[in-house]
Amino acid sequence: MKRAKRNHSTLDLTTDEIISVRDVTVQFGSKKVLDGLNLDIHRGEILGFIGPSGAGKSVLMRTILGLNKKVSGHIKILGQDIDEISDNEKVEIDMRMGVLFQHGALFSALNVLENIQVPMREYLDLSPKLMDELARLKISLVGLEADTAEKYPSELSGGMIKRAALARALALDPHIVFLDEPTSGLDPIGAADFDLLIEDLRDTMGLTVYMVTHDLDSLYAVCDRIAVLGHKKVMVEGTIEDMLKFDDPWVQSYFRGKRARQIVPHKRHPEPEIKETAE
Ligand SMILES: Nc1ncnc2c1ncn2[C@@H]1O[C@H](COP(=O)(O)OP(=O)(O)OP(=O)(O)O)[C@@H](O)[C@H]1O
Repeated sequence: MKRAKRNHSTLDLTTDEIISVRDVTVQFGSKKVLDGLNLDIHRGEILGFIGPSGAGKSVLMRTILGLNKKVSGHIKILGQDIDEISDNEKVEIDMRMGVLFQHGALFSALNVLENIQVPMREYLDLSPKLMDELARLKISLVGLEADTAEKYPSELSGGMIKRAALARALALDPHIVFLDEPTSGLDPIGAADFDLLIEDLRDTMGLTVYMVTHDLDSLYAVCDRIAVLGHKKVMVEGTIEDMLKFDDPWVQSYFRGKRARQIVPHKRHPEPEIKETAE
């Protein structure tokens, strides 16, 4: 079991800058995926992270989580440079970050209750009764019926799997959650409900949310800020209005393309349409 000695913490739990990525380069063999990338994630925001397929969105997320090595640059989480922290601080940082991987990634041999308890068993020393109570609280927090606790992943719908995986990501009451395409595979109503759940959790728990997404509806519905990955860097960040003004073929195609026109309110498109470009 990994346990942090919380009384020696040097993390800045009140900082506004939850994550700061500076000049980060990531390379696999001779292939550079990220090159001098900068990004800040602020407390309490829902950041939508977008970019063309294969641009490196998951690589950046995995690098922040410490699952990929970077060639150079610095990443600070809660004020601490992740290359300069002790093992104890590393455990503490891991506990502050919840992750929802793209396909839910629940353990198929464990029921929902047991899945949610995996991080609790790994990081906390709690009685089985308390773990059961906490896991059931998380199940209710993400809007699942109480009897979902005893169900196995194969018995759940896609939307329920996402919610159960979110409950597991929230098991340790993290400061930030990373969501990798949370609405992919959900029908439009399920996706909209999931967006609302994320917003609700941010408002009630003060969560910071880093959401990798392709879903324009999510960007409009819940994201406070958008960052676009392109040319191995964050090429633009800001509001939807900032995106609409940004002169890049992919960004323009994404925000003003056919799909965008179906969901974007007319008043958000004061300028004339521009010709679409291939993604
Ligand atoms: N462990 C790895 N080893 C080698 N190459 C990798 C590794 N992980 C990612 N890549 C490469 O890095 C590039 C970026 O991949 P990544 O999965 O981050 O893209 P993405 O922007 O998340 O794409 P998508 O939107 O399709 O999920 C791809 O070319 C991928 O093949």
